[in-house]
Amino acid sequence: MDIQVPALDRTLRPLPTAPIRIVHLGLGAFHRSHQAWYTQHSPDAADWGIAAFTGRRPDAATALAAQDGLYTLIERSGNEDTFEVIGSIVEAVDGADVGRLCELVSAPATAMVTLTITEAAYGLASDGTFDRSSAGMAGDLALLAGGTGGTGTGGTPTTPLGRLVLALAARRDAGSGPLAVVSCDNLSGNGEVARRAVVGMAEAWKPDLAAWIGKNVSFVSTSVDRITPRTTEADVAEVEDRCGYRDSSPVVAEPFSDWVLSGDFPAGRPRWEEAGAVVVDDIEPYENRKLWLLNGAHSLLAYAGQLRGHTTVAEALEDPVCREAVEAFWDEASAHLQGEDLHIPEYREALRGRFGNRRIAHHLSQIAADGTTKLRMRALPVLAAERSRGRSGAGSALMLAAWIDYVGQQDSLQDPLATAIRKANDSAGPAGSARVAALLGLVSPQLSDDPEIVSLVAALCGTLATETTGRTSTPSAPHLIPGRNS
Ligand SMILES: NC(=O)c1ccc[n+]([C@@H]2O[C@H](COP(=O)([O-])OP(=O)(O)OC[C@H]3O[C@@H](n4cnc5c(N)ncnc54)[C@H](O)[C@@H]3O)[C@@H](O)[C@H]2O)c1
Ligand SMILES: O=P(O)(O)OC[C@@H](O)[C@@H](O)[C@H](O)[C@H](O)CO
Repeated sequence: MDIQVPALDRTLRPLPTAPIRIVHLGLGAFHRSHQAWYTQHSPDAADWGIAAFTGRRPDAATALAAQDGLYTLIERSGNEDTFEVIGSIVEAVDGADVGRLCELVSAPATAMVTLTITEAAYGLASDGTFDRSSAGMAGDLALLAGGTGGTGTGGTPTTPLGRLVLALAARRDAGSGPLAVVSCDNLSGNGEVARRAVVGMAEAWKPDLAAWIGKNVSFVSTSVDRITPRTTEADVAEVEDRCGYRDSSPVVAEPFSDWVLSGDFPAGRPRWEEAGAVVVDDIEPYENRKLWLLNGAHSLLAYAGQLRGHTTVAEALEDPVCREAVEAFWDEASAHLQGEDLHIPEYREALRGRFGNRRIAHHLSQIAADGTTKLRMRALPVLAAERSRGRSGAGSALMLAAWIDYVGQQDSLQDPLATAIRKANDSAGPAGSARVAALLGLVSPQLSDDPEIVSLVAALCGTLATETTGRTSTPSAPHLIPGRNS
């Protein structure tokens, strides 16, 4: 006989419903394991409710709204799971409801807008500037120019940036004063990137709005860290079994968590530092450590690992070829991470343990998405730094070579430049350096304009491939990492 378990909501778990003071764009897994967790664990949590908007689809908002915003955080270590109900999201909204977004952003009580909208959503050109002519941005600018504002009828923008700019216009019109925009995406200088994107959109639409944003909106930079894979059906079943209630939307994360912030909050913020966040003046060293060592290694494993037949980060790390490639990349990156309080050897050791957690099924295919944007921040800075010291940068170049081999094998790709990748793949033949140069140019002209880099990457292409028998080949170490720190 089936035993009916109750559904999770605020009747079953009467957590306080805090007043909305934070608006979030990008209601995905990571926001729920990270910023919502820090907010719940702040001593003033009762004053800080979050209204979170989805990006592309309403599904996550519909599911969460049915649970009054509550969900279970499954903290998954190497040997056990623990469970906590998070209640800081008090309203979950379909991102297409731009009218509600404008209403909330223009409310005087709202102190900040936080973002986890993915790297690709910031409209970055290959030189790191904001590209207002990219498809999404140009479309939204046309909608803003001809639109009807936040009424929900035709003309409302479809990208998170376009929606945010419209909502900021509503805040200005309401006279509700300054607020902070806090990017929590894995981008270097994410505050500055967000500023360029928001001001760039506003300038192209209404220059006076851009001027208002310049005076009233603070763009906070953050370095965010907590490995958060996609939730599976097995996770949903586990919560029902272990917690005795039904939760359609649990989220899984590792026990480790880190949040470094730098910038002003003119309308206030929760006391996140009392929940473990760190506020600094100079975020760059922390950001580089995280983006290069963690995310760089993730991207390397994503491409190298899949080429070698692996599915998850932990599986790939057990392959000596992948492991050695990661260590070689880390050696290169570490040479450019200075500062005693960065504790690089300890950080690397901790990463080996975090990546090796086999109970976290972090899929390489998820990490592999949007490669052109991510490699620009994960491979390029280390490669450039190595070459400026007269070394080859082969450890970072291997990440680019693995990406090139990977995109050559894929029928469909998630990348803002997917069409251009397909063209570069098709037009220039599979193995030649012309194809390598064309693909590198999509990551950055800085790479394709340097013939030495093109030949280095071309020479590394193919070195990680798996034999067609399904068994992995084991290239020798010198073959894998020519010129390592030489
Ligand atoms: N998952 C992690 O471990 C992790 C850790 C640190 C930082 N992050 C950052 O958070 C971001 C989101 O990660 P997640 O795990 O929550 O992903 P997710 O897929 O669970 O959620 C992403 C959210 O953003 C929306 N979105 C995605 N692309 C968009 C686009 N181009 N335009 C508009 N909306 C878009 C989605 O609809 C969804 O609401 C990452 O891209 C990364 O920058 C993630
Ligand atoms: O989330 P993305 O797509 O930026 O990158 C994939 C992973 O590298 C990333 O999610 C890490 O797991 C995360 O940054 C750990 O804090």
